[in-house]
Amino acid sequence: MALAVGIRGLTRSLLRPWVRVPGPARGRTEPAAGGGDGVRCFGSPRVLVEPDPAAGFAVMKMRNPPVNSLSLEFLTELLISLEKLESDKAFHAIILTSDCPGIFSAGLDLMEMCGRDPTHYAEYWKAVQELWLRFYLSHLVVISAINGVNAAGGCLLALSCDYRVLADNPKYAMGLNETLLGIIAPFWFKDTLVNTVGHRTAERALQLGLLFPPAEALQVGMVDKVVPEDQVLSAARSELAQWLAIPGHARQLTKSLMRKPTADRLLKERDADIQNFVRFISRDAIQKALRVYLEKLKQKKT
Ligand SMILES: CCCCCC/C=C\CC(=O)SCCNC(=O)CCNC(=O)[C@H](O)C(C)(C)COP(=O)(O)OP(=O)(O)OC[C@H]1O[C@@H](n2cnc3c(N)ncnc32)[C@H](O)[C@@H]1OP(=O)(O)O
Repeated sequence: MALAVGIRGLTRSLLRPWVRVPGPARGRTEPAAGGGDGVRCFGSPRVLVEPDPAAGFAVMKMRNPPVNSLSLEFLTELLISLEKLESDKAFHAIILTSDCPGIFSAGLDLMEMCGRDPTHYAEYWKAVQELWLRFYLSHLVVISAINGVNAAGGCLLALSCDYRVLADNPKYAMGLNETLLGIIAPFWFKDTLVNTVGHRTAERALQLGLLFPPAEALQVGMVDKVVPEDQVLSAARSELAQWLAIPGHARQLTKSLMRKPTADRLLKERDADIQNFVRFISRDAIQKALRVYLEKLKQKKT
């Protein structure tokens, strides 16, 4: 099994860096996220980046319609955008949000985990690990402006940020609901949740596959702030000011001190974790459970 698939190699083969942004943003200058003028948006087909270098941050908008499911291509594009911002000294922070109305992210792409071969599962899981590691340990301040429902892998992405603002809409529930699909959140999903909400809340939430509506998400500490829907981005921007006022090296080293032990657990067992995923997801019973779940999603429309 090819476990050595490098995300960087994958990245190069999938995309030439900074392809022009398709759709509404293509080729025109938009107001930058922080209100500055004349700064060109960049990105890739599924990730739109609105930079405000003068203010030191960029808004990263996920746009993989209909539900921002984390496909291999989308994961790769998110990683490229993060890498680009991290390597530019003008940027100290990112606000991560969604461009898909009502959806932050439906989590991992079930089509990547259904009916594929072990090599694909290994490649996909390595990309999922990479996304978590890179966001969780990023030296940038990362704030998520959660403007929609946010399940499983999407919730993990938000939990990897430094601060979470959630739009106050009862439909915008978030959580690690893996057990509802008959699958199990891996130890590093669990650790990330425990680090955010504490052991007891995480234990109950994980076993029951709970998706918390905004008031409850705030109450258990899954998010830091709940604001009216039209204020999610401005609230994230206001919060950013406090984070950016702290000397960068002190904040970064403190972040690393807090998070490295959790990340190191995965780094030490990365290949074993991939093999475990491949074995688990390849089981007939798991494949059947995922197909049934997908079918239910489709049937709810009829
Ligand atoms: C040892 C290791 C074990 C494995 C560990 C795996 C860890 C993490 C797992 C995950 O992240 S699994 C994904 C979990 N996600 C969910 O349960 C959310 C599922 N989706 C929904 O509940 C709804 O789609 C929504 C997000 C609430 C949006 O509802 P809406 O009514 O707006 O849209 P839908 O009609 O339901 O969906 C549109 C379209 O998208 C397809 N789709 C939805 N979610 C996914 C997904 N996660 N992956 C792939 N495709 C998805 C859905 O089937 C519809 O398709 P079509 O019918 O239009 O073809």
